[in-house]
Amino acid sequence: MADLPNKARVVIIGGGVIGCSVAYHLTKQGWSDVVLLERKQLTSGTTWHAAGLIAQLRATQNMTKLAKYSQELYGTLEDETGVATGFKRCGSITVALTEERREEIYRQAAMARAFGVEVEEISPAEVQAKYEHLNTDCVVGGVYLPLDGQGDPANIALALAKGARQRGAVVKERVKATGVVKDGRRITGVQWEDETGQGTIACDHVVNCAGMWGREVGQMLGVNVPLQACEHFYIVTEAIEGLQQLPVLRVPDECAYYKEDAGKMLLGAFEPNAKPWGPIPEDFEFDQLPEDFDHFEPILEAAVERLPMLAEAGIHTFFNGPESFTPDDAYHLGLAPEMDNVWVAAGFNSIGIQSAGGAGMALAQWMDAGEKPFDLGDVDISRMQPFQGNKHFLMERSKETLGLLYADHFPYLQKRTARGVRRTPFHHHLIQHGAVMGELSGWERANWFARNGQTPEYEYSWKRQNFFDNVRDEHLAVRSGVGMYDMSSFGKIRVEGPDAEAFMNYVGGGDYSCPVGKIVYTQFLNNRAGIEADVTVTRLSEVAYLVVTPAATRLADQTWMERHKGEFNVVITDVTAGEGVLAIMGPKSRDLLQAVSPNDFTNAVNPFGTAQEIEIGMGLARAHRVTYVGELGWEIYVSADQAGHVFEALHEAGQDHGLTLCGMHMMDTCRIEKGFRHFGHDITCEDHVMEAGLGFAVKKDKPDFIGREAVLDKQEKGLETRMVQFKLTDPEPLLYHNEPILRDGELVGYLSSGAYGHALGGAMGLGYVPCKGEKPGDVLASTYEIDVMGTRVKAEASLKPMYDPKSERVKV
Ligand SMILES: NCCCC(=O)O
Repeated sequence: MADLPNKARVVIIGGGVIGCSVAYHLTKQGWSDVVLLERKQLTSGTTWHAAGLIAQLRATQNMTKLAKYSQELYGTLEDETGVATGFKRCGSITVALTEERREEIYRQAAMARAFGVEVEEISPAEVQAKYEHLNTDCVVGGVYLPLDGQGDPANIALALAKGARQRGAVVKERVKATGVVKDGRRITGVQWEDETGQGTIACDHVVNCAGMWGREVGQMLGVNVPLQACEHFYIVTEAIEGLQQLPVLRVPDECAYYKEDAGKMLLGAFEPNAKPWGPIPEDFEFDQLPEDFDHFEPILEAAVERLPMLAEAGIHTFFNGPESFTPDDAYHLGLAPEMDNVWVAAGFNSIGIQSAGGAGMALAQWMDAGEKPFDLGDVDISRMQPFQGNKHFLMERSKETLGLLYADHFPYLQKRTARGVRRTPFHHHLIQHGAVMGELSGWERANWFARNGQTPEYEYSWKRQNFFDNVRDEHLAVRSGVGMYDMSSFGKIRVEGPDAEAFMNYVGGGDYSCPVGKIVYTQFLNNRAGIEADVTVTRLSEVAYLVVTPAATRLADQTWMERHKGEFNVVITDVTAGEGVLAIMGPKSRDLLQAVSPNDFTNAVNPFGTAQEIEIGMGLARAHRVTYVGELGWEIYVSADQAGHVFEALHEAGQDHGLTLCGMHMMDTCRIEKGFRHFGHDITCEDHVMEAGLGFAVKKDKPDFIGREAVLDKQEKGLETRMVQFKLTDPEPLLYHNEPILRDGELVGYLSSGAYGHALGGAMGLGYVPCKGEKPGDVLASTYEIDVMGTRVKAEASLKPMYDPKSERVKV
């Protein structure tokens, strides 16, 4: 019988680099009774054939922090464990072959500096000097990261496993997890079998690190882990003299990366049309997939031009191995929403080695403390929607996600595959009027409207895109007339029961002991008063509330409430699809509503922050007087069956009121002028609600709510950082987010969001500025610049919204 304990604090399923890293880091947290089960041999799924590139720069600050951590850990792992990891800091170069790509990588370089990553923008000549074998035809620029590196993937995993064993973990090969014992939302035991027998390990936690088996292991554990294996191709040449000192090279415009590999050259591809693969055979172990030369040939042809030495060096290995890809190209980490003790670290989209160290560290800290150590929203498994586990969806989407790694990452880039799964009740009406759709969490959303004769499609660029003027017109229509846009994708969660009021007062920072019909803008806080959710809560009755959340966080927010329900007698239900929502916004919105409804929309009956049941057209709806664009306006909630009719009634009446159909991009440009925060960018679980400038939404004298102590503490001790709104003084440059903020010439932070303020006439952003020990006004006594692609652009700064600072327009 396998030598396994009957009980462990945690059972980790999967012995690739991720499982080994989780075991390593849990033991570092002092967890000794850690068991890792690997069905075959450690690393035998994907890890063994990974390329082992170790980059530090990722798309957000925290993802960069994790990648940097991996790089630093791998630099010390050999000394700690005695296992040679092959890690070397050889640096990396990414080259641009187009002006668009140059803008992308130079913007990334500016961002890297804000995130503390050493980086140099280099000219084609400097690229050539650092990589003499490269044919620099068409190269228009490059970036060099001297501390990037590479390592031996299998040995990094084995070193992590050894480190875990040295601190008491049991790491067992050839033992398969076959089932679980469940008690409600918890798993109490993992069943296993090996060639000698079977058994059960009682446990407090389970971690799914099963890599490309993650979805199926997730099903066994009762959790949704959307990922799909795809074929990843590379070749390795015969040995070539003098490669040892070369940096890693990425030529994303040719879908290619190059690295020295034991004296040979490895060329790998991220092609735009990938090949999903499966089902995975039961006996898969250190296996590879059949060659597909036709598929790889275009990459190879370009590569031979780019690196002529490849033509001389014969190909030693043509490799095709499976790697797992997720629907949004970000990996899955964290506590699965469906269960209270099932954790996930899987779906690493071909960046498993560079991510493993940081992901293992973050997950171990999260498991140990019971709360996220910092914002992990980019990868938190709770961002996934239930439908995204659908196999057909995953097969379709993964054809695209592999190639997205090296695609141009233009602002507002939309996925082209697996679209149309979630449509609002207004979908066909919007398309009929020229809507150009984007996708979020599966929802098709009108992002902007094409004009008559204009092709309703994105033309991507880092400069003004083809919709810039469309969005400007939509924006100005909302500022001066009336606009209508579809908000149906926003999550709607009904909280009801005898304890609904008490529960809401505990889980949220606002005051929910309010009259029926009142709307409360509020946050759910964690114990550090960081913001877990940014929601609008409407009291529907004495015992029922409607919580409206961003589309992407409905599941996370509902899960947060479920997990804090305790003994409160409430039922929490997702009712998102039951109602369509049309936002009618702008100074003429009242006139338009009055034209289609007999109800009274004046301040006397329906003041700002209240909802009323209304008749509209020939139907019924609920009018919520709130705004995310900073104007007089209403959100009209209408049951799905009557939604089409209400759209038609409003649209027809709107012709006499200059109604403009608008999209989500307009919502973003308007909200940034008004300084409204965007969850996930401006406000996250690591941003204190007071520092985010949202202290006004917290009822501090409530006796008991999550985060209360941390709110009172901050009130007493003062802010260390505060949210500032910026507007570039030059109307030309554009801001997207992550651009560095310079205060009196010093780098102090970066923009958490950015968009164009069409009414104020310039690009605008929000960002945190350190202010410890300063008076509020001191922050504004400085001069500010924003680094846009290496150029410092002067910016005005404000603590109050630059647009309508006293909110007079919303309350008229
Ligand atoms: N597994 C290949 C990683 C590709 C990259 O880091 O660019």
